[in-house]
Amino acid sequence: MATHRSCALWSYCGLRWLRVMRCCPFPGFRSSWPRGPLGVRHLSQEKQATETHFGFETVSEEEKGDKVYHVFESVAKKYDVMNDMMSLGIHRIWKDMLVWKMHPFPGTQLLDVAGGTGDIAFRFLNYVEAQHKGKLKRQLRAQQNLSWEEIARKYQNEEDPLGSSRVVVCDINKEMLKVGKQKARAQGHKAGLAWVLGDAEELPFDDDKFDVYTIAFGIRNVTHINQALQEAHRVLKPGGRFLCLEFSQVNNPLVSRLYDLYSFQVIPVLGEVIAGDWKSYQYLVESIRQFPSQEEFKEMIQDAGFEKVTYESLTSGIVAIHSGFKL
Ligand SMILES: COc1cc(O)cc(C/C=C(\C)CC/C=C(\C)CC/C=C(\C)CC/C=C(\C)CC/C=C(\C)CC/C=C(\C)CC/C=C(\C)CC/C=C(\C)CC/C=C(\C)CCC=C(C)C)c1O
Ligand SMILES: C[S@@+](CC[C@H](N)C(=O)[O-])C[C@H]1O[C@@H](n2cnc3c(N)ncnc32)[C@H](O)[C@@H]1O
Repeated sequence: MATHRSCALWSYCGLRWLRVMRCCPFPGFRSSWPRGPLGVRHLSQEKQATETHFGFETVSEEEKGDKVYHVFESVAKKYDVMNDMMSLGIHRIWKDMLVWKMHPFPGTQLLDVAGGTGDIAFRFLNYVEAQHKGKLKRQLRAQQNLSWEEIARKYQNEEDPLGSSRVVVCDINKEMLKVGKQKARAQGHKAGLAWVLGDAEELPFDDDKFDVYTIAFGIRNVTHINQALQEAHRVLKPGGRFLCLEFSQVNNPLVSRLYDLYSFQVIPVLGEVIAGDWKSYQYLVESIRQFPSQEEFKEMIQDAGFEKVTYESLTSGIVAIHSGFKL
């Protein structure tokens, strides 16, 4: 009994000491210590507790996932209004350009990963619907001597205005998907759209399933970008296309100065005023600075097995669209 008590006492003292050391003012000492649930260093955890970035903060990989989840849970309701305010609507043009670049064909099966509140999916649906209508019009124009009844019947028989195109929005965050579903109802999107809760690093889909994989402003938030790229490659059909819209590296020194000023001095303030959330918007601007440059990201996409990898910088490189094919 006495032995047990003294062992417990020694363990307690050990734990206290380790906790005190965790509060040590030398940052290098603290951050290099992998911690268990009690804040105690476990040698066996050294491998598991790999560190990564959450903005400019160094955190464990596990912590990063939780923090990213919390950011988007917190901003979900104000997400769309914030994007319009912060970018003065420019994000809409960037998203349009992604879908124009995709130029989907009738029947395209799209997977939009980190699809959030559905901006890419809705653009895709509008695009394929407009394409399909245009095609029908051209067909009718080409046919001579059609009666009014025949024309009306052609329109009425159009059971699938999407020409069998479909989009699956996949996101890890329930709150973002919830807002997305409400937007879909408000915009009248019903057919051809599915919402799936899932992680970009471990997609809940079979191999070779989709024609196009998109990820817009999402990959920057993923803990293991390489793993997400490999998953993109896996779920695409041979011949399928990977398209990524993401913040990138500004290539004009003057724009770069103004951009930095705007990002660090204005964005978090807007985040606080509009969404009551300074920290999430500080994370946004910091995470942008941590993301690889156009060339570095191109290499990562190639390393995941994609071919014919190209990119296009938009707005002086504030964002870039990367494209690759699974051949
Ligand atoms: C939590 O995580 C997130 C939360 C989100 O809501 C969104 C995301 C993901 C992001 C998107 C879906 C995209 C939409 C969001 C953004 C574009 C916000 C991020 C924006 C930036 C990091 C900066 C880039 C901003 C723009 C391109 C918008 C254009 C802005 C202006 C023209 C400046 C507006 C000027 C004022 C408001 C006046 C006050 C400004 C100052 C006192 C600072 C000084 C600044 C200037 C004099 C001008 C600033 C100039 C530039 C920014 C350069 C722009 C250059 C060109 C347009 C060529 C998410 O992950
Ligand atoms: C900035 S939003 C982009 C939303 C949308 N694509 C757009 O362009 O507006 C980033 C999204 O990535 C999602 N996300 C973050 N990590 C993810 C992961 N590992 N797997 C899937 N989605 C993730 C977030 O939940 C959030 O909805």
